[in-house]
Amino acid sequence: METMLSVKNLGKAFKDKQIIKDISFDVRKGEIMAILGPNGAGKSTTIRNIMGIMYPDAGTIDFQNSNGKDIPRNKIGYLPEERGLYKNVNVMDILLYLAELKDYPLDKAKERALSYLKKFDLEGKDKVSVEELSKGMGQKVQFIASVIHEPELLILDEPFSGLDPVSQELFKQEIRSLAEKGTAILLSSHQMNLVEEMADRLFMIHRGQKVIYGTMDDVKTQYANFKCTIHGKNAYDDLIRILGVQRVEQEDDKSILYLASDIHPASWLKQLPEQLAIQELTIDRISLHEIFIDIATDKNLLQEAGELHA
Ligand SMILES: Nc1ncnc2c1ncn2[C@@H]1O[C@H](COP(=O)(O)OP(=O)(O)OP(=O)(O)O)[C@@H](O)[C@H]1O
Repeated sequence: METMLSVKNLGKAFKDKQIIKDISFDVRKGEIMAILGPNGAGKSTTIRNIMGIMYPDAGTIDFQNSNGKDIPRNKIGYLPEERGLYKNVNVMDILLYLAELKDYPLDKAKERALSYLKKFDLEGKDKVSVEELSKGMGQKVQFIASVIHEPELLILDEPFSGLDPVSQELFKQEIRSLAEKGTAILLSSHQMNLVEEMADRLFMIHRGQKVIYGTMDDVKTQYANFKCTIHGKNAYDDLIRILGVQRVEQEDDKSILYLASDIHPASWLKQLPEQLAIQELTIDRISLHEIFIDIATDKNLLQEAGELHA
């Protein structure tokens, strides 16, 4: 797949504090690439360096497709983490103004703006002043502003924050559909369930450095070990002694057994002690949410994690 953005060995310090170090990834045509990490990990700093809002101390950023052709700046869309539009201007005027800054034809921009407002349940709001919008409505308008000019590369910093579940779903579908039409999308998010559902690849950053980089499938296969949830009254000591169990969490009569990475569920089930109390038993892979918490709390340790087949 054609590369649209290539970040190599990016480094940035504020005063003496190294904020990001040796960050490298690319974003390809038609894919959703998610950048994840705990608060303060360095996601926005990475995005701001890409957008030229601040200059990196090290590394290179290329907006170039694989044929060496530069992607013009007016073909990039950006939704910053800081929300805010000019207050005393009406919605359509601001959208057309921003489209014009990108050299996008105004008649087409107007058509797209009306169609997006309708899609986002904001029909009739084109003539309303921005200050009259609720926070979520404002965010929808800002999202429209980032895509009105049909960008080839779209960078979304926390697009879902502050949105209700219905609006999150609308954004999710729209982002997915833009990727299907060929837009290269880089997004940062804390909503692991959404990322898990929509991202093709992900880059996880912790304390300014890469901990995971790969396709969602690879990440799951490599990091999402199985867990077995048992409903029934069982003693912790009996569970932790079972072969392949790395960690046990208990709450009332429910126990979650976290299994080692080399465990094959079918053979593991066969060797369970007969005296176990089992009302219900399920086996699943741990979710991206759990992988994220493990990393953020240093429970499981992926510091040695290398690059997957990105
Ligand atoms: N202009 C600045 N001057 C000094 N330190 C900064 C500046 N901007 C960010 N930092 C620091 O850089 C680190 C990374 O911040 P950044 O905003 O990139 O994190 P983030 O991963 O986007 O976090 P969040 O999920 O909370 O938005 C933090 O420790 C932050 O305090």
